[in-house]
Amino acid sequence: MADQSTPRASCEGVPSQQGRGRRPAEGTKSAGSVPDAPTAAEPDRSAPAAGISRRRLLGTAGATGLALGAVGGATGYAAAPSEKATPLTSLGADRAMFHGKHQSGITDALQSRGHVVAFDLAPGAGRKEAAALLRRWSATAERLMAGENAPHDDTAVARDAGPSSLTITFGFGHSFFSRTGLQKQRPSALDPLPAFSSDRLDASRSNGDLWVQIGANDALVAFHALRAIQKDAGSAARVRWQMNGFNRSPGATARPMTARNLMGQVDGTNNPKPEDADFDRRVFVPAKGEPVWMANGSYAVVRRIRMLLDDWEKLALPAQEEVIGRRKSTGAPLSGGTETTEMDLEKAGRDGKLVVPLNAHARITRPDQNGGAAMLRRPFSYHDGNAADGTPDAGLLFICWQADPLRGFVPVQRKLDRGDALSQYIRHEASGLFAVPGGAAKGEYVGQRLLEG
Ligand SMILES: C=CC1=C(C)c2cc3[nH]c(cc4nc(cc5[nH]c(cc1n2)c(C)c5CCC(=O)O)C(CCC(=O)O)=C4C)c(C)c3C=C
Ligand SMILES: [Fe+2]
Repeated sequence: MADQSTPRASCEGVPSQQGRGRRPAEGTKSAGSVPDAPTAAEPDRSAPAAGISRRRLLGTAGATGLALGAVGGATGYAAAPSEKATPLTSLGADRAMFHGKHQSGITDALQSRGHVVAFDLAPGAGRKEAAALLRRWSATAERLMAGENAPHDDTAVARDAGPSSLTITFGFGHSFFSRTGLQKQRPSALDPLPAFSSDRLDASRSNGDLWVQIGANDALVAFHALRAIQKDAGSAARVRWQMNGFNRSPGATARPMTARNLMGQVDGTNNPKPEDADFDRRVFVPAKGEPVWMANGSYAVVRRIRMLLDDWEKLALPAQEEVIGRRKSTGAPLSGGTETTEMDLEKAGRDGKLVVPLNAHARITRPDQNGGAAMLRRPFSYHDGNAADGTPDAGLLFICWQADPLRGFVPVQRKLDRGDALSQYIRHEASGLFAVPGGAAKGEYVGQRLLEG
């Protein structure tokens, strides 16, 4: 899996953007590019005025930091008009692009903060209102991802921060199409997922007409985007469910490393890589694929998977490692080597037993054990306090991306349902399947080809 630990990971050595390209925000770095930032003589404490971009205000932020550092003052005002602002760190300046072949938030490096939220169209709202909403959402996403204010009534929550690798991704659920009279445009890939015997799904926290995934490397930037998206919904749609997640912060590890989940396992090692010959075919609907409006899009399966951590943490380390088939310390297969060494499925120990058990999670999820089925996993961990019984309400917001769920998530989950050693330590509590169209071209909004096609 790609580097998940450093801000640099957002720009280099990670799944590429398939034409999207990622680069630092323009004009965010210093007062030199922000000639008219407020000064000590004119402190700007007000919320950003309409039309003044947050990028412009970033110069103020830098200058503020410099003043505090230099004089240890309590005011936080820039020391002198001539002083240069301190540049944003690369973490704040990192920027994902809104326009591109694919939407952002699919192949980008994991961010440290995430929100996933589903909306239902309001009674009486149809295609016209949905089109207007997607237009509003796209305008907001484009601005916020560039580090600018929301188009209307900006809350100032992200003020002083750069784009921080913010991504905002939009999808359509099965029910969207009947609500908008677009049944003929509904892809068969959106047919409801089959029921699995281990499912313990809460319908009120599953599915939804519309789905938005927000990720950023700053919690305030992510929350700011969430509020803007929710406010944009206005009277057209209301929140059905919302879940909040996190990953390790960029720079927390001494070198770039694969993420860990709340069970402590290295999680993400064997994700498909963009350099794999079949990466695009596995993850994205082809440019000439069906339906036409889903060209370059992808399907997101979202599962809220509770981890039964009290039970898991009672397991001794060797038993934990046999559940997955990999070492907890390094993520290396139990058959030997390092994290990236190919797993030897045939290797037996002195006792003659397979070192990677037949029901080990990392054995039975492999594409070669599932007729080639593969998906790009891009999860967030979650922790929502404790349940009534005192156990942690914590686990994985498992989000996986594929060109077709019937050749990705479904066969693998069927296999897991039949006998995964991990299954007694987890519980699937909510589920969603969403069609995520390709990226919007300049001047277009996400989903325009569906809503105006
Ligand atoms: C249906 C798909 C999958 C679900 C649901 C799932 C849940 C889940 N997984 C872990 C932890 C790990 N998974 C690992 C590998 C792995 N898991 C899946 C699929 C699902 N996991 C796949 C396709 C793979 C890769 C298989 C391969 O090609 O080798 C690993 C090993 C490291 C890695 O490759 O990422 C861990 C660890 C948890 C905790 C979990 C539910 C909470
Ligand atoms: Fe897994």
